[in-house]
Amino acid sequence: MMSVSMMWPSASTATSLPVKAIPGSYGPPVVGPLKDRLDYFWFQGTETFFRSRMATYKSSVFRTNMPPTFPFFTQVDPRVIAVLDCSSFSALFDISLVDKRNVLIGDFMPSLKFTGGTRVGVYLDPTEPKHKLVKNFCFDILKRSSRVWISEFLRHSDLMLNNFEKEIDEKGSTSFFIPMQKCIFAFLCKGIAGADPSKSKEIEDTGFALLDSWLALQLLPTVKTGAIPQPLEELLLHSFPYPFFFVSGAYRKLYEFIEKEGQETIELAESEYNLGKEEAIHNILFVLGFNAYGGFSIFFNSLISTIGKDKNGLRPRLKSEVRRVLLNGKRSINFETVKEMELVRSTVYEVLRLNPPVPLQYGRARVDFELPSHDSLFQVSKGELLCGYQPLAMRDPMVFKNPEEFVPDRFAKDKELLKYLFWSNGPETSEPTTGNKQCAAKDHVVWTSCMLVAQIFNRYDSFECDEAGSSIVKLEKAT
Ligand code: HEM
Repeated sequence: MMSVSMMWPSASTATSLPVKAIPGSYGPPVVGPLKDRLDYFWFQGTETFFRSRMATYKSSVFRTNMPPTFPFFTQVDPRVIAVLDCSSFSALFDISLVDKRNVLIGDFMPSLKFTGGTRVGVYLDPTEPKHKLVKNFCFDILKRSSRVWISEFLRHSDLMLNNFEKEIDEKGSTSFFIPMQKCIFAFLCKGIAGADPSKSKEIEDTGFALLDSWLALQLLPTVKTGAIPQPLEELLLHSFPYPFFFVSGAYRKLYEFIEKEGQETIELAESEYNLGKEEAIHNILFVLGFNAYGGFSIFFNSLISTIGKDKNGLRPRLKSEVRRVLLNGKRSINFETVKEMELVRSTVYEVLRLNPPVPLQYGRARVDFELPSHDSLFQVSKGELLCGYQPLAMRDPMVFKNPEEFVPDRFAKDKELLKYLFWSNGPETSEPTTGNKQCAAKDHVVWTSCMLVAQIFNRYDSFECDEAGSSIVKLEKAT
């Protein structure tokens, strides 16, 4: 029996907490998982699903089922222990307690065909020797590409903003999601794979959409799309895994593009990290397409719309900080200059807190252990699957004051809170290593997001989104 060494409550106080049975139930076979699935996607929606059970059981730790389930996911065990406060959530970062093998999106794992038969790094546990090779390869890519990363980001975000201006001039507003995805795809191809998308007209024009379809097919059983009426979504999108076959052509095109244009990066993987050519390309594509492109697509969307919709005077404050640090255009935007922008950085952290781009994290108990929430200890047995829902853990009222409120300077005022910011699958104060599963690009994500904010306020005196947060309605050039 082991006990979690936690930051909250401290290890010494945790041992004095009462040990309780984990509340909640999985219900009868088939019916219980199906009911929970329908609640999750349809009758309640994700947030109410977790909140209502937390209220019913008066506990931030409880048992429930998670989709996908019945009828064609017979190999998937939907039973999990939900962990929804900062304390119990932290157990997911303790690799001595949880095994991260194949649990990226729960007990369900998309077919290996989506990655050419390779179990890519994100599905590997740190105890597997290959995890170390792949993660070090990723660190190396990021280190080598840091200058290109910045220049490519600035070049493509400039192009994107030019297009926004044109469209607003012509139509009065511009919906930004697709152009933003194109920008993210283009700069990541160079930044991660060293591959120039402009070398292939087809990839340049449609590469981002090829990735979208490949991502969607893997994730469909676990996410609500809202694209079709819910009864149909339950029948057609959540009842069976989609075969790779539908996107094999798209994936092949991306594979061939990386094989041809990303040769230097592939050679690095082969010579320094002992990876075979094929597994190198599948790993590069996964990091590029799933981790980086997927993560930024979600996060930049939240960032632009949150700032663009703000009604509490945030934008003028951001603008004045950006202009002050950049000495009104005499200094350029890069990782060093954005590090000096406290409010920009705190705003990025706060948007990450309220909208963690990867909302669910899983880990399978390696051993029996006692899991502490703020007020109790729970006995977890080896083999049970913990499921952390970040949006609730990041609004833990025992840690964050006014947890539901968007407070842009929250982290500038209280830097201690950074140890409870978990978007990267670890505290913001920890570093990703080969011994943990924290996002390899933790700092790159924060600095790149700060660069986006700096770009906007360096270029524009005024910037505004519509109420829905999906379109930009105002961009007035800096005078
Ligand atoms: C906004 C963008 C991003 C977000 C929100 C994000 C988030 C995450 C999260 C939550 C995990 C842990 C997944 C789990 O095991 O449960 C993760 C892992 C990982 N991320 Fe990121 N990520 C982002 C961008 C990137 C980028 C740009 C790269 C690389 C260039 C990257 C590389 C990785 C890798 C390699 C792992 C696996 C770490 C391991 O196996 O130890 N991520 N990321």
